Amino acid sequence: MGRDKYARQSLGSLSKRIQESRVLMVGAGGIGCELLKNLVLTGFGETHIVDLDTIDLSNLNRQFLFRKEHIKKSKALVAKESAAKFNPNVKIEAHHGNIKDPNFNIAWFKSFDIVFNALDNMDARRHVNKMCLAADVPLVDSGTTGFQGQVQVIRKGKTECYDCLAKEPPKTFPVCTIRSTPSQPIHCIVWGKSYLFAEIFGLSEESAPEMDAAEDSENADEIANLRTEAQALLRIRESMGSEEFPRLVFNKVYKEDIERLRNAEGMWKERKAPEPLDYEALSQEALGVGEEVAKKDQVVWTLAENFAVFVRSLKRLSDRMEGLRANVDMGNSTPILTFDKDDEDTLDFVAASANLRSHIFGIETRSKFDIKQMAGNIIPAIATANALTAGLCVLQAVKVLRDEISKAKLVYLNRPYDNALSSGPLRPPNPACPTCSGAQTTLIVDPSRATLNNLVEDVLRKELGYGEEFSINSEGGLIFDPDEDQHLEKTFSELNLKSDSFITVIDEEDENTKVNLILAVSERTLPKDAAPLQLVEKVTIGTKPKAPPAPVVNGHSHPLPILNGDSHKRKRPADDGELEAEVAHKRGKVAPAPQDDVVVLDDPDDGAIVID
Ligand SMILES: Nc1ncnc2c1ncn2[C@@H]1O[C@H](COP(=O)(O)OP(=O)(O)OP(=O)(O)O)[C@@H](O)[C@H]1O
Ligand SMILES: [Zn+2]
Repeated sequence: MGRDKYARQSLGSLSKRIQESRVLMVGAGGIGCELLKNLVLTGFGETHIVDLDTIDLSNLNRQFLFRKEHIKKSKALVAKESAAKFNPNVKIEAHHGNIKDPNFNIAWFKSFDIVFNALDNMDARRHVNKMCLAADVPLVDSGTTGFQGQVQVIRKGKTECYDCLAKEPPKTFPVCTIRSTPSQPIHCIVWGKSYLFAEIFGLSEESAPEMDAAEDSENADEIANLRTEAQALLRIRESMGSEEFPRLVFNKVYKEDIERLRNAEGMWKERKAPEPLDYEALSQEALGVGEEVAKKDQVVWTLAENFAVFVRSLKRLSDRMEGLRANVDMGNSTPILTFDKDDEDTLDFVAASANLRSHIFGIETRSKFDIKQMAGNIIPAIATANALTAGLCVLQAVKVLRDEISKAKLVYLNRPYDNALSSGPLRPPNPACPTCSGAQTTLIVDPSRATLNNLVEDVLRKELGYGEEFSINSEGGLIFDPDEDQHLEKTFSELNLKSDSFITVIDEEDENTKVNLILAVSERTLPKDAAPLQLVEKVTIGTKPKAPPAPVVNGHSHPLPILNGDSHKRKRPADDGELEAEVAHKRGKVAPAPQDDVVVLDDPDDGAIVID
């Protein structure tokens, strides 16, 4: 009896189609491991895996293709090795790399029958969505958050794409809550992590452009205050390494700033005024607090214990900074440290500084363990939710391969109260979607000859009938509009518009406004006497509907629009030597500015701190 007898029985005539299909799975983490096992056991003929990461100890509880001996090895390669043993009749190819790498181009995407997203961040998902639309390949996107899961089939022109629905905005806190009127532990944790830690060890807000231009807002005073306080901290930062450094920082943020706040008129009528702390008194109280207190992460520390942990972690981090300054050849840049929940020194500092602030404002203090969860935005990953979601991906893929896209569903996995599974129909593309509503085609470009002006005049105005008012955006941002014409004479190579990059043309005429036009660049050397820019095909560009339907945000039929959204995780690059890089990072070598950190926005109406 062949090992695939039962698969053949249940799949019927589709079994052959599955054996002959070539699929791509992006991400070999929680969902990916389960999905790969399903694909291999269902008999998908050829599966390609792309993952940029290496295996971590923390993956092993649920990413069952990985074992202890695989730690620090490539996820894609180990997943291939482990899953290959389940079925010798299928082929698996592993690619250790970022799906955004240029070798994974549109032509390569076109070579697959189906693409599966098993990713954990919006950026990569959006990229795959775009590539699948450009290559006209069906995409099965999936994600989980804790006990919840979601699977969505995306088919060009037939269903919503990943960008058709605006995603729920990240949670925000007004600047004034964080700076002046905290009322919950999270407000103090955000302050410790994104203000105090960043001001002392990271990039100062002075250099964060997000802080500018909010002068006309209600928060303008608050932001101006913040800037003054940040400047004062910056001066204190210069004394880092000296004996008095911890006292200077402490007195600044827990005494002087608090006294100033306390004296602010009318602020404390409705709420309890904050109480400044006294460095000398706490130093005496903390004399008997031993080093081991920082290890007690499940108990709530006393005020004196928080003080001791604050001073010690501040000292250890300052020593690291000094070490970096002395040892690292930085050129002109200043060394910085970034918060990492797994870096004990940074976590101790944020936990203690948040608790000291909570104490001042009469807010409940928390254990280091709790603060780690909150500061790291940790939502536990649940193995069964991943397994169920991966199973649903294959069921949907079967419908795609049967050419029964109308029967494919948007499926949700909920916490098992009543119905663990629910589903709804796939909806048609949103006519206002910035990604899939427009016209799309390929632009053949002779990169050394073709200029932006050729695109504007020859292709867009003469050939496609654009008027005066339109803008052109590359993935890096705006490259042309009527007021932004300084790049016109630049060639495509000077503008770094390479093969497989996308250009979006947005019509800004008031009447008969054309839908967005997305051009995928394809570089080619064209004969000298030929035009340096050519469209591969004749493209029809429709007009935008008058009042486009507003995209649904988190509506009933879409209860979970951001699953596995941009996560808290710091991704490692695909190159080797990860162990060294990891250790270096943990020791606080210069780290890149955190991409997943709390961001201070310059919202013109309401300055806000955003938690990603
Ligand atoms: N741009 C990308 N290119 C390729 N793979 C990616 C990209 N972005 C994310 N991934 C991979 O997608 C996978 C998502 O898996 P998962 O959500 O289980 O995260 P994880 O990093 O394995 O787990 P943890 O929750 O412990 O951080 C990861 O293995 C990650 O490396
Ligand atoms: Zn769309």
